[in-house]
Amino acid sequence: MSKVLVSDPIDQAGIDILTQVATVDVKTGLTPAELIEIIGEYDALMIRSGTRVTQEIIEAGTGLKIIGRAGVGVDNVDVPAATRRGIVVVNSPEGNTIAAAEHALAMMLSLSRHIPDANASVKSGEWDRKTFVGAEVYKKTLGVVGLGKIGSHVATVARAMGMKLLAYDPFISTERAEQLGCQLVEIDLLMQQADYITLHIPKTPETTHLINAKSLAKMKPTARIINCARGGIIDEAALAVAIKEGQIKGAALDVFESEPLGESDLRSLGKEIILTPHLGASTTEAQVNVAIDVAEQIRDVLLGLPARSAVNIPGFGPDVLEELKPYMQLAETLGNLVGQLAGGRVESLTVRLQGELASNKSQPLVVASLKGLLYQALRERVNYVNASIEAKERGIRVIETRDASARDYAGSLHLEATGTLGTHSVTGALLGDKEIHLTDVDGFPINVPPTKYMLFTLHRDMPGIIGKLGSLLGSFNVNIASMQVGRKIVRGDAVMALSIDDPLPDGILAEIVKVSGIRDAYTVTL
Ligand SMILES: NC(=O)c1ccc[n+]([C@@H]2O[C@H](COP(=O)([O-])OP(=O)(O)OC[C@H]3O[C@@H](n4cnc5c(N)ncnc54)[C@H](O)[C@@H]3O)[C@@H](O)[C@H]2O)c1
Ligand SMILES: O=C(O)CC[C@@H](O)C(=O)O
Repeated sequence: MSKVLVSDPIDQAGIDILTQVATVDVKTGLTPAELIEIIGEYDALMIRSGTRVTQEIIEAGTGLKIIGRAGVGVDNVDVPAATRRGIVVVNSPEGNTIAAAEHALAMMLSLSRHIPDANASVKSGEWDRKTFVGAEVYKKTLGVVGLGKIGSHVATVARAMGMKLLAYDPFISTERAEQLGCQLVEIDLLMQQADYITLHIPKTPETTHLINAKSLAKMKPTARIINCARGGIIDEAALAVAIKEGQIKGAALDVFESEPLGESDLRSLGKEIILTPHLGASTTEAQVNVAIDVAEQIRDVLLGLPARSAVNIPGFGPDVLEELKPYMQLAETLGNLVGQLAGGRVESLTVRLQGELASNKSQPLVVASLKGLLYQALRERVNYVNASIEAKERGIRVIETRDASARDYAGSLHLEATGTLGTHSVTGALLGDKEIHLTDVDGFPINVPPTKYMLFTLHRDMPGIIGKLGSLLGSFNVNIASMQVGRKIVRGDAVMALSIDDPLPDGILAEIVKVSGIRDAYTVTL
């Protein structure tokens, strides 16, 4: 049975799913050294934001197949290191969207009405109404930085509260922003004009200290800023100075450059600042959502199924996977087959999506073709995660093309590989939506289902060849399960595809090509 380590607190709903397929150990609060010591025993690791999964931990996790982040941000996982090792990294892109958006909105209203300090004051026995005079958000301008899932929900609710909306997101269309009632502007204008600014962007090299002394200086002295996205997007030292010196009115932070927050000037500020300990996703509903979402993906991957929200397999979104799932096995089979026909060292692979398939996303099928192509060299070490990297490191040139006009099957996939044995091609399609059929080998039409052991010959279409080959295989005790010839013209060149019951014995290929009329022979194990 597989073993899963859960190293951060996860809702029981997730643990229950994992125990369907694995032994689950919940060990929270491990030091990095403790984690490194035990991670080698596990097939999967499930975390929240508390565990930092470094390259060292990934390298020690020799049996890891999947790392599941019960949340959105995977910035606590060294994703490139996991990708190189073929470990799939999954998250829950939507499970805590509402929770995080509502936390940001709560922060905005709490800042405006001084709720935390007013509450503390009453609890300490005071009745001070003057100190806590607030401001309305109605008719004020909210600047949303990052108009993705969380930013969009914040914008929708803020609009309903009567706020005017500005948004900065270089990757969002004007139409989408307009749909949400936002005017898309440059960051400088947003900083200058907004009364409230709320951040909903990932932390990347481009967004680190996006909000710094210079940009804070552009804000109105009455403006407030909220960060429920990621620590480090705001330069905390510069923020503390800006608030202390009255350059801006206040801030609310849920996330910090270093968590847990240690010694910090931010703690000494008064009612102008609200600090929460990374609570954006901490609602009962969100924790159930993310735990189920990620545990289901870990379960699926441990059962050999694809994950629906893998962050390191580009293009493998749930909708795309659903549509392409039947074709993924086709692509893998064709990749494996053409790789063996072309010989060990493949220089280039062309993947052509034909017919109805031409309108689909090609990336998953290219990845699946590469996985098949590299299978002979890498066996179980190659998977959807690392197939592209492995191909790149081997210098394999990958070309993607489309031919919507190909009409022989509803959708078919054509692969052409050039390697040490020359250039070879195979085409395949699905019959009845799931049965794989080879429909063409090296340009010769055939119609055979691929089988574990196959023999292909290129020969002259002339009387006697089939008999001679059959006798030769018989003399080596090779049983033929099925055989089909594909030819373009009578008595021209032809391809023979044979399914055989066992692997071909050593030395027989050399005998086959001695048969008069047979030019080439290739054996394939799928
Ligand atoms: N505080 C919490 O507990 C908590 C909970 C959930 C999510 N988060 C964080 O909230 C953030 C947003 O999450 P989401 O689910 O909305 O993500 P998302 O991917 O749906 O949206 C992010 C948006 O940021 C935009 N963006 C990327 N780079 C940008 C840049 N340089 N400048 C401006 N915009 C840029 C993208 O185009 C996208 O629209 C993430 O950092 C996530 O980790 C925090
Ligand atoms: O695990 C958490 O509580 C935080 C999650 C949040 O930061 C996220 O990115 O999803």
